Amino acid sequence: MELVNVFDYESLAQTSLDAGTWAYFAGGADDEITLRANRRAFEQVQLRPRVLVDVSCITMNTRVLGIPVEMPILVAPIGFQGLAHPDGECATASASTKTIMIVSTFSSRTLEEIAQVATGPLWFQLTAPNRLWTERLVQRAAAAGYRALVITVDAPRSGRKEAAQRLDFHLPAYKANFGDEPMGNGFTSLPTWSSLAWLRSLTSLPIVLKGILTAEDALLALDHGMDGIIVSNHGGRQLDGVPATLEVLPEIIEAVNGRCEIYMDSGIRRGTDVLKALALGAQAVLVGRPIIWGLAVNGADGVANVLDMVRTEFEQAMALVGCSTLTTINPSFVRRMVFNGYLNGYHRS
Ligand SMILES: Cc1cc2nc3c(=O)[nH]c(=O)nc-3n(C[C@H](O)[C@H](O)[C@H](O)COP(=O)(O)O)c2cc1C
Ligand SMILES: CCCCCCC(=O)C(=O)O
Repeated sequence: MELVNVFDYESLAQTSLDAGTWAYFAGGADDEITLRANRRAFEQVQLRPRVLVDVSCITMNTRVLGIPVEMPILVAPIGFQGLAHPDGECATASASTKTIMIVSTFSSRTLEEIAQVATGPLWFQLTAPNRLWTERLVQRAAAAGYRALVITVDAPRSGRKEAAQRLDFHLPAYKANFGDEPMGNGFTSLPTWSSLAWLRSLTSLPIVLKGILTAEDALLALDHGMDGIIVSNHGGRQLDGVPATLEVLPEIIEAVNGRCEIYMDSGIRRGTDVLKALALGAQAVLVGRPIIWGLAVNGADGVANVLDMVRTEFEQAMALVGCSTLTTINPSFVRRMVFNGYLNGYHRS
């Protein structure tokens, strides 16, 4: 069967992984309300195409924190990729040529091994058990050439994935980046607003907060000198019942008002999803689970193909909506669907 979109990869990935591993990758927290809301939000935003625009030459090259990328579609940090394919994050890094890959602290390969085979720029998603490990990992990431740090702020503890729990799935204890050192009592100093200044003092790398869902926290991120924000609900895997990211993106864009870069993830599956997120103000999006689907089905080639599918679909969406460059994408290209006669539009004509 020819694989024509990322959902085809999803179906095939499910058949190639054991049930517990699949449940871990696919699952959301609790009742999976937020997991479903992420997709529904994209379905409920419609496009407003403009016609007779010259779209013979489409370009989607851009810069993310000053780093040139060939598309505004980044690779989200996903831990334990070795569960999907023996090459794990090394395969993903070798396939992420046109864009930035964010490497999770919980990678199955060390951050150095991944950097050695990467074909594109890397950021490091940092979760450390204490200040000593924070310092070590920050130094190692900088030394290995990582270009930014991503601090995940929506996971002071892990969300409950009931499907995986029912199948008695347990994550591997061994975490490559921590070597053989015992983890002691686990995570004793998780980040708080007050520890960000200390983190900032450790490094000159840009710092991005991942998991912001409110204007209030976006403003706090600015107050704390953060360089970027990822509007994310962790793909519906942390607090169930929070809104879809597409729903909250406009309030965050409005509050931040251009003072730092804003990206979003959770539920991006189609090129039209990328277009909708950018129209509502995101500078770039991150793709999560589809990367795992590509990896599970066909290693590095699968990841490359998944990224290419989303990029090609986005290019098509730009052409059909009448945008030849990213800078021409704006809120006038989207509207919300009408419910019960009530139109809550983004576009005000
Ligand atoms: C299996 C899995 C593992 C993940 N591991 C991490 C992680 O280590 N660090 C992190 O910040 N986010 C992690 N995430 C969240 C992703 O970075 C991202 O926010 C989410 O997958 C985006 O939603 P999507 O899967 O619907 O695209 C993980 C997500 C999945 C599905
Ligand atoms: C101590 C284990 C943390 C797992 C982190 C992976 C993750 O974020 C996920 O959503 O799964």
